[in-house]
Amino acid sequence: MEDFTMATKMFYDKDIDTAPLEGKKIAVIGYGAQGHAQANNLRDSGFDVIMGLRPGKSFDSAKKDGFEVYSAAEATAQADIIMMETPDELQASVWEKEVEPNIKAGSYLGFSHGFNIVYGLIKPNADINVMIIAPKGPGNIERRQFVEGGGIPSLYGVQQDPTGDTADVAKAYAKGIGSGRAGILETSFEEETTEDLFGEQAVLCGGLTQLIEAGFNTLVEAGYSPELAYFETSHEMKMIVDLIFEGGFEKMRHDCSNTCEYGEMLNGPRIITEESKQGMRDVLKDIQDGTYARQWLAEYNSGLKDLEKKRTEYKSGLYEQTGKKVRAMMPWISDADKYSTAADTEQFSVAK
Ligand SMILES: NC(=O)C1=CN([C@@H]2O[C@H](COP(=O)(O)OP(=O)(O)OC[C@H]3O[C@@H](n4cnc5c(N)ncnc54)[C@H](OP(=O)(O)O)[C@@H]3O)[C@@H](O)[C@H]2O)C=CC1
Ligand SMILES: CC[C@](O)(C(C)=O)C(=O)O
Repeated sequence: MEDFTMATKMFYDKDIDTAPLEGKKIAVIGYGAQGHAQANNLRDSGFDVIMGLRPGKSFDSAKKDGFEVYSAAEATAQADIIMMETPDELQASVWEKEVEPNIKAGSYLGFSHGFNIVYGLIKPNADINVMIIAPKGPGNIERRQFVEGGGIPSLYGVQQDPTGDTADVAKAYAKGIGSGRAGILETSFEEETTEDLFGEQAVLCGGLTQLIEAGFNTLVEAGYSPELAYFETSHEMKMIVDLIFEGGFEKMRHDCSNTCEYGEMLNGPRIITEESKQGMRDVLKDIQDGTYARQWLAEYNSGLKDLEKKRTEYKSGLYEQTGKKVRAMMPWISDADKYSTAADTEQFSVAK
């Protein structure tokens, strides 16, 4: 076999000492997708975790899960490591009002995405260590895989290092959330922010949903039933992606028919054309030069009207409605996984 050496050094559990986290109190600010997964994984790994939350749903749920819960200000004042797990668009205000006035010199301020540092919305004092630990996957899967004995990869990086040991703390934290079981690699805030925004917009979420919906609509507009179109373009997508996840394109191609393999190689490039690739390059440029960050902050500051309109349009569209109907008939997917709101559970659940 050809000698293949990875360009980037990967760290695994065996390479990382968790001593830099021992004796330190970790305040996780936010108990949503990432805060919930990270706080629970760290606690199960034996670390001292407290929560910083505002009164409401997350506050109640963290209390129910047995955490000591404080306001973000109180948690910051007690902690050595403060992990910012509120939504990106709220972090600057939480920082300004609660974290910055209470953070001690020499503390470690952590992020799971570099948006606020890279675009200059949060500017910590030079006496604060600033690090990123960016899990490469959704929080609920991060927690699920950890409980099952697995883990999802993480990137780590350092922006400010007045105490000289921030990289060791960041790697130990990444191990604590389970990423040493899958791979931990070094990055910078700038690199993480760019590749993460690009991945979610061009490929993982933006590219994928457009691909699925365009395929669904093509079949429906040609007279095929929405249920058939949903199974073909969406339900089966998970199985194909699972094969790629486990064994690459090679396994997917091995497990699919030769008829499929010839057709996908012949006709796939008719779908992702030079024009689509130019679209990807344009998206990347908008992220790199700050255009997307300005668009997102303007949208947030004007009350999220455009986002809410798009959410409503997608939710009421034929694709989503068809998916909800057919998934309702699959009792082996739990209601908690199938429905994101109580209203949907009421409307679609057949298990009531
Ligand atoms: N979603 C994911 O899996 C991934 C996210 N990231 C990054 O992780 C970070 C967190 O995102 P995500 O987990 O999606 O966020 P969520 O929207 O899922 O959760 C946000 C949490 O912050 C809490 N919160 C909001 N405002 C405050 C406040 N003023 N004080 C205290 N807590 C507050 C919310 O509580 P409440 O119930 O009160 O609203 C909620 O618990 C972001 O930087 C994101 O880019 C990185 C990788 C993957
Ligand atoms: C793919 C979306 C993501 O980047 C993620 C789950 O990793 C996010 O920001 O939510």
